[in-house]
This record gives sequence, structure tokens and C-alpha cells, in this order.
Amino acid sequence: MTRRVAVIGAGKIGEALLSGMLRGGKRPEDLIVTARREERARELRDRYGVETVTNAEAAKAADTLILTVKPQDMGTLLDELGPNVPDDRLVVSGAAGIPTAYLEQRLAAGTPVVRVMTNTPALVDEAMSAISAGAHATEEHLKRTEEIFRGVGKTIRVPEKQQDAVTALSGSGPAYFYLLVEAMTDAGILLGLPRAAAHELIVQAAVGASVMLRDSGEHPALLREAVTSPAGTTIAAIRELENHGVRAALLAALEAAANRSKELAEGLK
Ligand SMILES: NC(=O)C1=CN([C@@H]2O[C@H](COP(=O)(O)OP(=O)(O)OC[C@H]3O[C@@H](n4cnc5c(N)ncnc54)[C@H](OP(=O)(O)O)[C@@H]3O)[C@@H](O)[C@H]2O)C=CC1
Ligand SMILES: O=C(O)[C@@H]1CCC=N1
Repeated sequence: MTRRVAVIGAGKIGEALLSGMLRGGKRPEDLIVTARREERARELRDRYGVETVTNAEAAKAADTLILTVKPQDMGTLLDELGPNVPDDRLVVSGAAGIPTAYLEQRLAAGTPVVRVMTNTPALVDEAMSAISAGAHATEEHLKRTEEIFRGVGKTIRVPEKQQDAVTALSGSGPAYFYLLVEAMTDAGILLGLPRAAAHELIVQAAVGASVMLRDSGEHPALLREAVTSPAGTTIAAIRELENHGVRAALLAALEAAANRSKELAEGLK
């Protein structure tokens, strides 16, 4: 029997998962989607040929429910969903900061819950998704979750207590790289390059560096040393980066992101 998967609250992450599951071979009839606004539901129906229903209907019709609403909307969603989710459903939460225990308290006793932190490269099947079991999730539930998220990239299992750090690192991570690319494009313009050329140069440098990091298995320090010639250009730039505390800034930034992830849980009703 084919399991049906429901994406509850299909925004950016939900749509990325939906499209990934379709690219991975699921049929539109195996998938159900919910949206808060009819206009959004119509958009998803037209784009993917999937059925859009209410949250309560999705809870009844699907075996696996993937919740992809914002953390701030999770309380309201669970008020609505709680009484409608049979306890044999697997509930997967993709929300930053929300502990599995919070969902378990609002669902029928014993409902299996899995927490996942993915990222937007899911849109190009290059996501990094970290998966943690809640109190009632079994190996089968973890495997079912991995199968879904492997369709859009890599997966890793982590203890739930590490999820705030994961959120700071790989969940938010793409944003830090985009910020660097933006800033380096501006630096190219400062040095007199046309914007389009500066953008193309730095994007390809980023792609090349990423592929080398992933495929060579080398430590990043070794890869950096290979670029850094004695009395050369790179070391002149690195001295400025160190003078401006780039490493310390990254340590502080990721600590702030992890703290914010913890705070999101504190704001829940
Ligand atoms: N964006 C990212 O890079 C990442 C996000 N996440 C997590 O993924 C989750 C989704 O983030 P993202 O996709 O960016 O957010 P979006 O705002 O794009 O998507 C959330 C969607 O949920 C809908 N929604 C809210 N409440 C309900 C409800 N009760 N019933 C049905 N639909 C509802 C929203 O509707 P409406 O359009 O009306 O607002 C919206 O379309 C968050 O919890 C976030 O922490 C995790 C990793 C990375
Ligand atoms: O900024 C956020 O809260 C979400 C979670 C991880 C990435 N984006």
C-alpha cells in the first residue's frame, strides 16, 4: 500500500519538499497539501497537480504529516490539528526551535514525532537535513523521514539537544554564504569590475570552493593554504579579515542564532 504524505502549511520549505518528492518519483495522488490561503492552495494545485484539503482532512487522509509552518504558527496549528490526528500517524516537524515534547503534549498520547532541520538548498536537491526522534518515534519512523528528506539532499541523525546548533549552522547557513557573496560582489565593484562580471566571478569561485570542500575530503585549512602564496595577494586579504575579527564574528553570530532557536520555544503558548 502506498503511504500518503501531507505537507501541512506549504510555504518555501513545504513547497521545496513537495517538489522534491515529486522529482523523486512520488505521484501527485500520493501527496496532500494544505495552505492557509485559498490563493496559495490554488497555486500549489495548478503547479503540482496535488490535492489541497483542510488541515483536519489531511490529518485523516495521510500516514505521514510534515508540518512546515513558522514556529510562531505552530501553537495555533496544533490547536486545530491535535484532536484530528489519529495516534498511528507519523508527525514530522520542520520548524526551528520547537521541541518534539511540545508537539507530543498537544497530540494524542503516544503519537510518533520526528524533528527535522533542513535548509533551502532542498530546492535544488542539495539540502542538509538533520533528523531527531521524539519519545515515541521508532527506527521505522526515522527511516520513513530519511527517505522523504533524502529525496532533496543529504540527511544526518542528531540527538535532539543538538538541533539548536544545527539550526544555527546548516539551517541558517545558506544565508551567511549569500551575505558573503553579496559583500564580495560589492568589493569587486569597489575594485572597478562591472556588477554582472563581479557576480559571475564570485559565484563560480563559491561553487568551485564548495565542490572541492565536499569532494576532496581535505581540511578547509589545507585548501586555504593552497591558495595562500608567500608574500602573495591572499595573505594580504586574510590579514585584514583577521584584523576585523571575522572568526570571532562567526562564533558570535552562530551563538546568537542558536540562542534565538531556543527562544522560539520559550515564546510558545
Ligand atoms: N526558510 C528556511 O531557510 C528554513 C525554514 N525552516 C523552518 O521551516 C518552517 C517554514 O519556513 P518557511 O517555509 O521559510 O516559511 P513560509 O512562511 O514560507 O511557510 C509557512 C507556510 O505555512 C502557512 N501556514 C501558517 N499557518 C498555517 C495553518 N494553520 N494552516 C496551513 N498553513 C499555514 C503559511 O501561510 P501564509 O502564506 O498565509 O503565511 C506559509 O505559507 C519554519 O518553521 C522554519 O523555522 C527550516 C529550515 C530552513
Ligand atoms: O531564520 C529562521 O528562523 C529559519 C530557520 C532556519 C533558517 N531559517
